[in-house]
Amino acid sequence: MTAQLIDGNALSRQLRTEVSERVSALKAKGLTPGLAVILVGENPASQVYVRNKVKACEDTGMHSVLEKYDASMSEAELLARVEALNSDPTIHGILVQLPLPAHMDAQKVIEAISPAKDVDGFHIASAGALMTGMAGFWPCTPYGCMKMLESIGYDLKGKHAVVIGRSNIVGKPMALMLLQQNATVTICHSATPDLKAMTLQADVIVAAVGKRNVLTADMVKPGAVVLDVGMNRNEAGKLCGDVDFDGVKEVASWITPVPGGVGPMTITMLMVNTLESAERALAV
Ligand SMILES: Nc1nc2c(c(=O)[nH]1)N[C@@H](CN(C=O)c1ccc(C(=O)N[C@@H](CCC(=O)O)C(=O)O)cc1)CN2
Repeated sequence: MTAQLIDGNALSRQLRTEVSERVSALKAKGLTPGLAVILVGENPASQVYVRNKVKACEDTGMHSVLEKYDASMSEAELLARVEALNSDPTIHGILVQLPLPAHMDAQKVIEAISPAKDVDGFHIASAGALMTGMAGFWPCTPYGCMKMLESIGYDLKGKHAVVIGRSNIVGKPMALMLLQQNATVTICHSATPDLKAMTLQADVIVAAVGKRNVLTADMVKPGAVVLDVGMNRNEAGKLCGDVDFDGVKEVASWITPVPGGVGPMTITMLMVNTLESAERALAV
């Protein structure tokens, strides 16, 4: 069996067209959704990601502000910028690009963002809303994974999903989203004694570790769906995920590529969250 690709670029194009239409409808009512993106420091990957976020705003008709600061910026200065954006009525979403320089406490900065504008879904209030099934913003990467499963008509009810990785921004929220759709969920991590024994039981595997070849063909049950959240470089400097794509695609039924899989969906779901924040602002 050769797996079918879940194409994150194609799905993103489709979803961004829908976002553009809803943005036009909001503009007709006098409201332009606005996103503020804050980048501190010179991390080359982060520079690409923030540029792509601003471009996605342009493409969907949203207003965006990109604030770039030197890595020497103090945490207090950053908190002051977040506070100013919290009370800016033209801004409906605020995101602080991660990672932040080591002298800053990233969670403290995230907690300074108003939950109503937390379009990254990283605030503790957003995490609580996800856990309890209340309205809030879902973190964009796992939200994108859920949209990818939806796009192939995959019914999670009664399925076993294995999430490899337990980060606050991907692994844990991913597990909660899968659980909300009635999957049986196992979270695996660096202290899991026998990862292969777990993944071989899985109908759906989400690899979100940040390490190449964490998942190889011998670890996958035939027909499983494999979502690769990893973003790594191989010895040749080529972008690759956490999954041994060439091997696993011969066993899985569906698989996401890297690049062109979950990555673009992260930015698409940011657009969706920003739009929804603006729609909520109009509703109150
Ligand atoms: N504030 C945030 N910081 C970070 C997040 C986040 O969601 N919010 N996630 C990651 C980085 N990230 C978004 O910011 C991100 C990573 C990768 C991609 C992407 O489109 N990747 C492409 C390849 C891009 C390339 O060529 O380098 C792909 O997979 O096709 C988008 C967003 C950490 N920080």
